[in-house]
Amino acid sequence: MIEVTGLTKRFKRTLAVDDLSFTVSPGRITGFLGANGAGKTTTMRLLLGLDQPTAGRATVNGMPYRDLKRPLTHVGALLDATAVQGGRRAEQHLWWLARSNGISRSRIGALLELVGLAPAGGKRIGGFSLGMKQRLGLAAALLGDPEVLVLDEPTNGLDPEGIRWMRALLKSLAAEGRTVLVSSHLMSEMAVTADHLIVVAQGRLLADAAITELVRPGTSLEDAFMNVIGRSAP
Ligand SMILES: Nc1ncnc2c1ncn2[C@@H]1O[C@H](COP(=O)(O)OP(=O)(O)OP(=O)(O)O)[C@@H](O)[C@H]1O
Repeated sequence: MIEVTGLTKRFKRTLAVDDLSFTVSPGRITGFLGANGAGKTTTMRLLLGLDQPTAGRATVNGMPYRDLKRPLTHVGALLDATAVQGGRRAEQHLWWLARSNGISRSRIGALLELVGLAPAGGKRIGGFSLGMKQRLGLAAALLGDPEVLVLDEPTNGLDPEGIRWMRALLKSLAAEGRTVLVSSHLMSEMAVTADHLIVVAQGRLLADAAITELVRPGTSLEDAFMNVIGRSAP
């Protein structure tokens, strides 16, 4: 479970996250939607202890990320799949992460298999396509078999078959009872992936509802999104 309470982040003159409160429950996929600059990545970074909030708090299973012992065993994150050392081989990268969190090396082979990178495990990451880096990022997020997953645009760079694969994997992870928070710009993808949506604009919460509540029969998620955004416009 993820809990965000009164979360606020100001960067000089930009209020990136503005008194945001929501809960992300286990057992379903929660889509995190918002236009460019709405504050999605900043919220995820605050949740993962990568930035300090100006006010408010964000917790994973009741604890701030920084207080979690062996954090990868509680929460797996994929923020920027390209932020990996290109000189490392995929297996080395995963082993480096696993070792720092007391995770057995034996998981690495199975995870590379799961994300479709088994043949590339011994190759340098620098030669990977963006889609391959996303797959590696997902393997890293799953290393510690965490209850909570925080994924920022995980389908970026994936081809149509890769997008379908990612959707099926996220659904199976949620069905196992995990908490899955996933941001995306792709409305059509969110419409068939998410069970619940959190919509933000200018750092503020606009909607926190089941997808069936937001998208009425005969309308699209894109219509619903534009409606919610439109209602919030000054
Ligand atoms: N380190 C930073 N310093 C200054 N401003 C920042 C910083 N990080 C984010 N911002 C600003 O905060 C606002 C929210 O940005 P954020 O990246 O969280 O939005 P987003 O919803 O993830 O956008 P996108 O969908 O384009 O990735 C933007 O106005 C952005 O320019």
